[in-house]
Amino acid sequence: MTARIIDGKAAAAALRADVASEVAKFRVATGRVPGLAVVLVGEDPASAVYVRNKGKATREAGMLSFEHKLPAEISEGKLVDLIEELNTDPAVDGILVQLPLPGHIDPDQVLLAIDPDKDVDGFHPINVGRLATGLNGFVPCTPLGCLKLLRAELGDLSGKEAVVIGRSNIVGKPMAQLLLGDSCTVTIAHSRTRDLPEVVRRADIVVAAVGRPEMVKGDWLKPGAAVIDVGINRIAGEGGNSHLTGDVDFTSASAVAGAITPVPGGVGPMTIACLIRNTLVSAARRDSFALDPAL
Ligand SMILES: Nc1nc(=O)c2c([nH]1)NC[C@@H]1CN(c3ccc(C(=O)N[C@@H](CCC(=O)O)C(=O)O)cc3)C=[N+]21
Repeated sequence: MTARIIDGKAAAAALRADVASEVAKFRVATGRVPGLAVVLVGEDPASAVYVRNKGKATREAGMLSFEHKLPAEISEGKLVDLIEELNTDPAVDGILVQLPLPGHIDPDQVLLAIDPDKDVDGFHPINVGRLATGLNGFVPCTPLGCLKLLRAELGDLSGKEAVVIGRSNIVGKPMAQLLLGDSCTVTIAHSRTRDLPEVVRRADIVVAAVGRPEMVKGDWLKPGAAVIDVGINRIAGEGGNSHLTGDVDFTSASAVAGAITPVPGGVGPMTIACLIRNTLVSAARRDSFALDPAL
């Protein structure tokens, strides 16, 4: 058996095109353009690349991108002051503070400062609570992208056995909530889970978000399972080269799975597409503009 490759790049391009066409309608109806503010603290080169890609996607969708680059030494208080300015700025519909932050800044205090109704990352505890209780809020972009890929691949998810490997606040926990919302039977596995291969073997849907390169092997999978690989691990090679690999051993897994996301070109591009989608959703809510519910 050879798995179908889930083309996250193509799905992301399609979602971005749908967002762009809704942005054009929003603009005609309201006379304004949605805006996303991205805050980057410090000089981490990987973070700088992500922030650049987010800005590019935002502009390509016809929205405004406001980039705030702050020195690594900035105090927590000054960062919170900037967030409070963005909270009251009418041109800003979405605020994203790129993580991780430097060690002297408490990320929880920073996330709490963001207006929950501009929190397009969905990391504020209010939005975590909204997701858990089924209220309308913002859903974190990576798990939302995974859900969209799974629905496109499998259709109705109801009754499926889903195993999420990883319990982070930004991927594992919200992913489990979303799958539960689609009526899956959900297991969250983690570093203390006993006999992980046996747990994974019962899954129709596997979402790997642990940050361990190629940990999930083909012989852990139920034949035909849908495998979503959230891992982005940069592996150093010879001569200063490096390559990206996921949390799933793609070679062995693609021989057993029914469908699988590659790395790169799987979940990563969907994360950015969902970020601009959430920004448009925020703008639409703020201006009572009716969006295409399929978005
Ligand atoms: N507040 C906050 N929100 C985030 O959403 C957030 C963050 N902080 N910090 C960092 C992580 C990482 N992240 C990625 C987005 C796109 C790709 C992506 O497009 N990846 C490409 C490959 C990119 C490459 O070649 O390095 C792919 O998988 O095909 C990856 C990773 C968002 N993050």
